[in-house]
Order: sequence, then structure tokens, then C-alpha cells
Amino acid sequence: MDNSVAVCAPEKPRTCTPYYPVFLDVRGRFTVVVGGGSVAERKVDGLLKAGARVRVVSPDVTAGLEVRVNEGSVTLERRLYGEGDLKGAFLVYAATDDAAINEAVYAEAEARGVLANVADDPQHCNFIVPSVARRGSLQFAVSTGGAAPVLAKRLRCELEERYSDDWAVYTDLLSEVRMLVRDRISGGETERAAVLEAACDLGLLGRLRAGEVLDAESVYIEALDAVDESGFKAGESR
Ligand SMILES: C[C@@]1(CC(=O)O)c2cc3[nH]c(cc4nc(cc5[nH]c(cc(n2)[C@H]1CCC(=O)O)[C@@](C)(CC(=O)O)[C@@H]5CCC(=O)O)C(CC(=O)O)=C4CCC(=O)O)c(CCC(=O)O)c3CC(=O)O
Ligand SMILES: NC(=O)C1=CN([C@@H]2O[C@H](COP(=O)(O)OP(=O)(O)OC[C@H]3O[C@@H](n4cnc5c(N)ncnc54)[C@H](O)[C@@H]3O)[C@@H](O)[C@H]2O)C=CC1
Repeated sequence: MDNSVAVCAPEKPRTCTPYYPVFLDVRGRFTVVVGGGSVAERKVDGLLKAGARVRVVSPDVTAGLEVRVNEGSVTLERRLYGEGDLKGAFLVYAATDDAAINEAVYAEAEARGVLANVADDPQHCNFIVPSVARRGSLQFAVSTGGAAPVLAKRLRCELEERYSDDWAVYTDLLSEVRMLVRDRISGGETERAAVLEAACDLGLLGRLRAGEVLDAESVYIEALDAVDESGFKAGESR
């Protein structure tokens, strides 16, 4: 596999920024979205799904955002953006239809050392927003590095079709098995990984779909047996 850093051809600089992907914990964090159109609404929805506190600054908002405001999940400053609006923000989104305002929002964010996303200008984004498919703890975030957002969306839709909701149940089950492995297997990472790999080879998803009731304890034992059979010493006291 080629691990080299993407090198931009000078004539095509924007399509090959080597973005660094992360999953941020924004629960309870204060975020500001400037603008109230459909793009702002999409960014707000993503933030709410992740548990952020959201303030929207915009003289008008979409019907969808109005619902969010009325139900109390978003606070709205129903006015134009003014310098100082980003104070205390953890993340900032500039999503107005006015390029000069978006630029001013970016400049204030920069001055405050806050990460900013600018909807109409990938060159002035500290981060871009991926297309996301969620299945409980399992998340797929797709980015084209700003090259073709519609492709990111297409791939997200394909992932949603390919990975049904039972993947969330399967992921939770593996998480519980992992807790048991961590508590009980005294060996090193290699021993623990072997049991967890074995758990992944038990066809659990198909069995869950077939209606089998599986609990972490029984899966743990089964995985341990599979490892024992393969001759590996898990170093565990059962
Ligand atoms: C760089 C980035 C910055 C950012 O927004 O973070 C950016 C930038 C721009 N998008 C533009 C247009 C469109 N964007 C979408 C859709 C989405 N755009 C999203 C992200 C991103 N868009 C970031 C890069 C993501 C990546 O790496 O690929 C998604 C994934 C996530 C989200 O927004 O939540 C979400 C799909 C969510 C989903 O459904 O899964 C559609 C389609 C649609 O709306 O159905 C169109 C119309 C078609 C078209 O023009 O391509 C324009 C031109 C504006 C103009 O011409 O005025 C710019 C500006 C520019 O490229 O210069
Ligand atoms: N990144 C992305 O995913 C996409 C980006 N875009 C770009 O995003 C921008 C916004 O797109 P839409 O939501 O469709 O636009 P829109 O025209 O529906 O909404 C713009 C919003 O900004 C508000 N606004 C305007 N001036 C303001 C100010 N000074 N202070 C606060 N709010 C202000 C308006 O009241 C309105 O609510 C456009 O520049 C568009 O080119 C468009 C499509 C996708």
C-alpha cells in the first residue's frame, strides 16, 4: 500500500488536500452556525445527532430549522452575523450565501483559534464535513476531499443499503464481548486480539438475523474455544 502523502499537481490543488479524518466528541460543546438555509440545516442536523449545543445566527431560517428552534434543540439569533458571535465556540460553520460574510466568519474563527467550516470555500476550511452513514456506534464517514460531494452522498447511500440496522446490534454485542476480554484475559494485546478476531469469525450477524439470542458471555466462551482449538494459548483463567 502506498503510504506517501498526496502530492498536489499545481493546477489541481483543491482536489488533493491530504485531510486528516477524526471523529470528534462534541457532546455538550457549543457550536455556531452562521446562515439559516438548507446547507446550514444539514450541518445543524449533523451536529445535533452528535449531541452538540447549536446556536444559529441568521435573519431567516428554513422550516426544518424553525422546527428545531421551536422544540428547543437549537437557539436562534434572528439577525445578521456580527463580530463576537463566535465567542466560546468549539466549532464554527459559515453557511450564508454571502461570500464576504463567510470570509469574515472564517477570519474571526481564525483569530479566536477555532476550527471553521466554510460552505462555499473549501480553501478556507479547517475541516470539511463528510457524508455519514450511522448504524449505532458503527459510523461510515465518506469524503472526496471536496472533489465531488455528490459522489460522497452516493457512496453513503450505498453503505446505508449494504449495512442494515442489525449492524448496530452486532457492533454492540462485539463491544460487550470486548469488555469481557479486557477484564478476563491477562495476556497481551495479541492474546486479546486473537479472541476478538475469533468472535468476528463466528457468523454472529447471520445468527442474529436468524433470530438466535446471543449474549456476550456465550459468544466469549465460543470465541475462546475457537482460539483454543486453533492451538493458541489465550492465557486466560476461566
Ligand atoms: C468541501 C465541502 C465543504 C463542507 O460543506 O464541509 C463541500 C463543498 C461544496 N459543496 C457544494 C455542493 C453540494 N454539496 C452537496 C452535498 C453535500 N456536501 C457535503 C460536504 C461538502 N461540501 C464538503 C466536501 C465533502 C467531500 O469531501 O466530498 C456533504 C457530504 C456533507 C454535508 O454538507 O453535511 C453533503 C452530502 C450529505 C449527504 O446527503 O450525505 C450537494 C448535493 C446535495 O445537496 O444533494 C451539492 C450540489 C452538487 C455540487 O455542486 O456538487 C459546493 C458548491 C456550491 C455552489 O456551487 O454554490 C461546495 C463548494 C465548493 O465545492 O467549492
Ligand atoms: N458545502 C455544501 O455542502 C454546499 C454549499 N453551498 C454553498 O453554501 C452557501 C449556502 O447555501 P444555501 O443554504 O443553499 O443558501 P440559502 O440562500 O438558502 O441560505 C443562506 C442563508 O444565509 C443567511 N444569511 C445571509 N447573510 C447573512 C448574514 N450576514 N448573517 C447571517 N446570515 C446570513 C440567509 O438569511 C439564509 O438563511 C452558498 O454559498 C452555496 O453556494 C451550496 C450547496 C452545498
